[in-house]
Amino acid sequence: MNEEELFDVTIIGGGPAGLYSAFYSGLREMKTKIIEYQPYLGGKVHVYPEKMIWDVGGLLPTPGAQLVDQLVEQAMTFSPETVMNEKVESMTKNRHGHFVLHTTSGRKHYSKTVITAVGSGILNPQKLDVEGAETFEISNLHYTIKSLERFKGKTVIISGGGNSAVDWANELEQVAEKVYLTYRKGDLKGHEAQVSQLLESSAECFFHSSISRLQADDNQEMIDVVELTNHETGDVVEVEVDDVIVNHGFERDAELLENSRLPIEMADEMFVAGTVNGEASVDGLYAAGDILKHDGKLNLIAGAFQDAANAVNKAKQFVQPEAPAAGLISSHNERFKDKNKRIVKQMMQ
Ligand SMILES: Cc1cc2nc3c(=O)[nH]c(=O)nc-3n(C[C@H](O)[C@H](O)[C@H](O)COP(=O)(O)OP(=O)(O)OC[C@H]3O[C@@H](n4cnc5c(N)ncnc54)[C@H](O)[C@@H]3O)c2cc1C
Repeated sequence: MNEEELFDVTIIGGGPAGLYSAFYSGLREMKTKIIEYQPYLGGKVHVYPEKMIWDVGGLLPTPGAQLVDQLVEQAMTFSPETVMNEKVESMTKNRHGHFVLHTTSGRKHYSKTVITAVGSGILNPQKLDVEGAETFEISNLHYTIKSLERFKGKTVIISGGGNSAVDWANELEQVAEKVYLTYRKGDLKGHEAQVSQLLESSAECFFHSSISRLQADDNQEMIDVVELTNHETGDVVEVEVDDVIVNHGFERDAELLENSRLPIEMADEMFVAGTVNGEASVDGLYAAGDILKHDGKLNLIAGAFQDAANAVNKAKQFVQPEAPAAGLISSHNERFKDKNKRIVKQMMQ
C-alpha cells in the first residue's frame, strides 16, 4: 500500500457513526478509509454486547454484539480501506490543502476530507490495581461481559458500585450460582430500582471493601480466591470464586481534537460544534455521532446514522462540488444493481 495515497474521505473511529459513514461514502462512490484505534470495530457498543437494543428503526430487539456484526458487514459493502490498531493523534493540513492524519505508529494518512466519528474518545477500562491482576486477564478476570451464558452456574464476584456494576450483578444473579459484589463505598450508585433489586436479591454485597489480593489456583492460571479488605474495620475476608468481573469505569482518551493544529470549534470543551449537517469549523472537516453537537442532535445510534449520511453528503460536495447534494435512495440506486441480482437469486433458491 502506498503511504502517500490520497483518499476522498477518511473516517476516524469505527463505532456506529464511523461504520455507517463508511457504508454511505461507498454508496456515494467516494474513495474511503476508516481508522480505528481498537483491534475491533463497533465502538462503545462493545461495552454492552449482551444488552438488547430496541430503538434502532426497523430492528427488532437485537443484542449489541449482533448489531455490531451487522454494522460491520454493512460498512464493508463497498470495501473501504480499513486500518485497525491505529490511533490518530493529531490532524494538520499540508500545502495542497489535504488533511494529514498523524498516528502513534508514525504513519501518516492523507485525505481530501475527514469525518471525525470518535464518540467519547478511546475508552479503556480502568484496570484492577492489584498485584499480578493482568496475568488473569486471559483466564477469569473480566472487564466486560460478552456473554451471560459464560457465567451460568458459576460463583462470580463483581468489583464496582456504579450503574453498570449493579446492572451486571442483577443480570448475573439470574444465571450464576452465586453473585458477590464488593464496593469501596457504602452506597451503590446505580438507578434506585436496580439498587433495590440487587439488595433484595440473593447477591451478597461487601461495602467499604476492595479486592486486596488475588490468589491463584495450583496451576497459577486462574483466580481461585479473592481477598477483600474492609477499609473501615480492617477486616479481611476470603471468597472462593470462579470468575472476577471488574467494573471501575473507563479511562477516556480524547486528545485528538486538542492536539490537532486546526481551528476546530468545540462545544462544552468536549464536542465538535457543528452544523446540523455535521460541518465543523474547518473546511473539509465533518463530524458524526456522539462527538458532534448541534441543535437537532439525537444522542442515539439512530441519530449517529443521520449525522453520518449528512456528513458524507457534505464531504462528497466538498470533493466534487457538482455532485448532487444527497445520495440516491438505495432502492433505486444503481450501486446496488448487481448486488440485488445476487440477493434475489439466493432468495429464489
Ligand atoms: C451502556 C450503554 C448503552 C447504550 N444503549 C443504547 C441504546 O440502547 N440505543 C442507542 O441508540 N444508543 C445506546 N447507547 C449509545 C450508543 O452506544 C452511542 O450513541 C454510539 O455508540 C455512538 O457511536 P459513535 O460512533 O459516535 O461513537 P463510539 O461508539 O464511541 O465509537 C467511537 C470509536 O472511535 C474510536 N476512536 C476514538 N478516538 C480515536 C482516535 N484518536 N483514533 C482512532 N480511533 C479512535 C473509538 O475506539 C471507538 O471505536 C448506549 C451507550 C452505552 C454506554
